[in-house]
Amino acid sequence: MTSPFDLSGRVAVVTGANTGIGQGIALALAEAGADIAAVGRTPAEETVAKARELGRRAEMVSADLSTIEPVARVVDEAVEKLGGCDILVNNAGIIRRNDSLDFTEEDWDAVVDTNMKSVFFLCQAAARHMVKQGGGKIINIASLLSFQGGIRVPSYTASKSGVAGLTKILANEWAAKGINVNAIAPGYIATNNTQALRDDADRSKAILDRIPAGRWGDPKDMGGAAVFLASSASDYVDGHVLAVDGGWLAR
Ligand SMILES: NC(=O)C1=CN([C@@H]2O[C@H](COP(=O)(O)OP(=O)(O)OC[C@H]3O[C@@H](n4cnc5c(N)ncnc54)[C@H](O)[C@@H]3O)[C@@H](O)[C@H]2O)C=CC1
Ligand SMILES: O=C(O)C(=O)C[C@H](O)C(=O)CO
Repeated sequence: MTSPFDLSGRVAVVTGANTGIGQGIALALAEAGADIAAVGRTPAEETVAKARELGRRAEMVSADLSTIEPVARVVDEAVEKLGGCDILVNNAGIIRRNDSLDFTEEDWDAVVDTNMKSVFFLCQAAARHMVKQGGGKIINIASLLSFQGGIRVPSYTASKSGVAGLTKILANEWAAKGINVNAIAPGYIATNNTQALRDDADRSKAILDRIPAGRWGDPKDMGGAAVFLASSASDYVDGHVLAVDGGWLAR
């Protein structure tokens, strides 16, 4: 009997797949059987090579998602190169840290455009394809700051709260079309995104002290949730924001 977590024959489009959480998720999906379109402004050679070592088809799709200009092409190129778009993981994202009193319009626009505007329009482009093929799975990468305020990251918090809201409205609109839209809210994960926090001894200790699991997360920790939300095991899960945070929100 085939496992409900089996992704064989599905094509997963993963943005920001060259590093960090995007790479961790792309490789977990590949291990579960999916072929991978690794999307990003930075070439994802390592991710593509590792997915191929696992026996999957994997291709790079070059795109700078700070504007919505490339989103339709991203989905078209994935379909052209790999024959479909069954799973979309909206992972690419940035952060800018500054006090709200000093925050600039550029710091606002850069983060909100990449983390929220491009996410919406990529969901739209993928869903247009998924409607034609009879369904699909969309996973947006949210954050603990989809639920909490955070410190000195106003545009990031706004964007990630927006991602949680978008996940719910799109799930609401598209569930009847066979498209599940859900989100993963990673906790504090050791990647480039959090390097500045880990370089600050006081902040790093404060963060670690409130993680019940007693460690920073690893990109690989996101793999199980991603496979679940990409697979038929989650067919009745819609509009959910799943925290994978070592217990942070429970404290
Ligand atoms: N590290 C953490 O603790 C957490 C991270 N996240 C989110 O996870 C996602 C991945 O971040 P990390 O792996 O942590 O950091 P990272 O900095 O290693 O990865 C970010 C990825 O996004 C890509 N990217 C950024 N701007 C882009 C653009 N304009 N066009 C195309 N690709 C672009 C980068 O190339 C990279 O692949 C982000 O959305 C981030 O907000 C969410 C919660 C916690
Ligand atoms: O609070 C910060 O500063 C962060 O870097 C937040 C993390 O990126 C994050 O999203 C935690 O879930």
